[in-house]
Amino acid sequence: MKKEELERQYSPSRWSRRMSADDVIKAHVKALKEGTEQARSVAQTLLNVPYGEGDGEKLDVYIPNINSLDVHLVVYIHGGYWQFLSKEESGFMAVPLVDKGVVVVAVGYDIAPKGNMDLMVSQVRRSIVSVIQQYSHISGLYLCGHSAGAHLAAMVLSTDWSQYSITPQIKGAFLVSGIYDLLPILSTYVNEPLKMTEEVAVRNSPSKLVPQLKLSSSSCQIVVAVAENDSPEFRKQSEEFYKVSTHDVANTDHFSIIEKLVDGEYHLTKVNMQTKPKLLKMIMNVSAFIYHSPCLSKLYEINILY
Ligand SMILES: N[C@@H](CC(=O)c1ccccc1NC=O)C(=O)O
Repeated sequence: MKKEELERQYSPSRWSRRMSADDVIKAHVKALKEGTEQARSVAQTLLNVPYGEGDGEKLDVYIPNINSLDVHLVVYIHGGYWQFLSKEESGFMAVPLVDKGVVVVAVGYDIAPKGNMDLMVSQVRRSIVSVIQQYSHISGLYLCGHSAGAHLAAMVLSTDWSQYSITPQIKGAFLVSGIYDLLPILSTYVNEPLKMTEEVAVRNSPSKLVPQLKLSSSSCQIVVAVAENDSPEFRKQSEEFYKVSTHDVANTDHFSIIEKLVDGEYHLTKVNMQTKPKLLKMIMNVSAFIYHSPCLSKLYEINILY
């Protein structure tokens, strides 16, 4: 593929059918900011909790007002091509979740040019270890990532934990519009601030780490979702990562796919919170929602235990 076409394929904003490229990014950032403000007003928060020594190694915790013995926790890893966005606008997911008694953690990491790919992957891995150490009483840990955040979440699932102090048990992961093979972006504008070499791209590509993923995350339920109006390259990234495809619904793009997922009115009201494990149910309900919804398009669902 020519460089120009490859760059178009890896420009999600140019594939939205709702608005122009510039407008869809502006609207996306606005939706994330407003959602995060709302989350901070409805939940108790612990902001800027360190999970490491570095300045950027901090996370925000959104805590439900209701007390429960059976607490589930979702870690959200934001997207933005490893060079945009931050945890400051990544608490939006907490709006419907804290309402159901679920703790939400928005992880910060050092985006490029400050951070590089190896550092970002190491940071999100360490953030998970830290969350488990601080919240040892939780009954289930779940991961959700969008875009570059889905890549980072997939790297967490593919970790050889023998080099860490603990082995996290992640019950479920929801990977939305992710990139799982970094090689195609090496020659594009996306790599300008990242400055990845081929070697760096290979060792940080979940598509090259599937054996480790199977070893480390055999009991994790993984749901991979991609927007109908993601580019063919983005859709291929999801398809090839799991080689399992289901069917098409309609009407999302790279940005609305995650914006709509946090709308509690849509799916989380249907959650039967009496059933355990709560969040696994919830993630399954979200996937059921995607499956039937006119909003989301294509869902790939696998359980790597199979
Ligand atoms: N150049 C990219 C920019 C992009 O993807 C993006 C920009 C700002 C905030 C988030 C983004 N992407 C995913 O979360 C695009 O064309 O969409």
